[in-house]
Amino acid sequence: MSGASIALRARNINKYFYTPDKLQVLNNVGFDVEKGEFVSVTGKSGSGKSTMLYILSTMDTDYEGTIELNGEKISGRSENYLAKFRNEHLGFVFQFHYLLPDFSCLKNVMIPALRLGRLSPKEIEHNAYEKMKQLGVGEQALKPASKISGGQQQRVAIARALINEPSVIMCDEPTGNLDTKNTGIVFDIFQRLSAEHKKTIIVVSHDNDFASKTNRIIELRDGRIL
Ligand SMILES: Nc1ncnc2c1ncn2[C@@H]1O[C@H](COP(=O)(O)OP(=O)(O)OP(=O)(O)O)[C@@H](O)[C@H]1O
Repeated sequence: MSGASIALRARNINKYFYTPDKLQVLNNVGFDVEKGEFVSVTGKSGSGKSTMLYILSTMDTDYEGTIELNGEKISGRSENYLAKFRNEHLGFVFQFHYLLPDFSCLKNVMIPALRLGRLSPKEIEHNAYEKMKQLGVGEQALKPASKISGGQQQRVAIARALINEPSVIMCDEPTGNLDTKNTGIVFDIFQRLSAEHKKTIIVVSHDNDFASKTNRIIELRDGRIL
C-alpha cells in the first residue's frame, strides 16, 4: 500500500492499566487502514476493542507505539494539537447518541461546526439540514432530540459526526442499541459513506452479522490481533 492511500497506520501499540494490578491490555498491535475502507473491530468482551478505539481516536494518549492519521503522526502530541486534529479530521459515533435532549436535532448537528467556527451560522445551518436530509431525518430537524425514535436519533448523531466533513469516522457499537431494521439502515449509511464518499470507517462491533459485511474484520484476542 502506498503512503498516500493510508488513512491510519498503527505500529507496536502497547497499553497497560495499573489498577488494581498491572494488566497489559494491548500487545504489539499494528495495522493499516486504507482511505475509504470500512473496517470492523471484533473480539470477545474484554479483548481490548474499546481501549484500542480510544487510542486510535486520540482520546487516550497514555500508550506505547506510534499512530499516524492522514499522514500526520498523532502519538506524542499535546492535548491542544489533538483537540484541533479531532475537530478537523475525525467523526465519532457511539452506542448512546449523547444528543442534547432539549435542543432541536438541527442544533445538535450544528454544534460541532459552530465550535469549529470555520463557517457562518447560516452556512452551518444549511449544511446541517442537508446532512440530515441525506440521512433521511430532514423532517425531524426542528424537533427536540428527545422526541424522535432511537433509530432516528442515531442518524442525527451520524449527521453530527459528519458536519465538519471528517475523513475518518470512528464508531463504538453504533448499532448496539438498535433493532435489526435500524441496524441495517445504519450499516447502509456507513457503506455509502465509504464507497461513494471515500470516508474511512472504523467500527467496533459485537454484531458478527454487521462485521461480516464490512470490507475487513480486525479481530482482537487478549489484546493481540489474530
Ligand atoms: N480504566 C481501566 N482500568 C483498568 N482496567 C481497565 C480499564 N479499562 C478497561 N480495562 C480492562 O482492559 C481490558 C479491555 O477492556 P476493553 O473495554 O477495551 O474491552 P472490550 O473488548 O472493548 O470489551 P467490551 O466488548 O465488553 O466492551 C479489560 O480486561 C478491562 O477490564
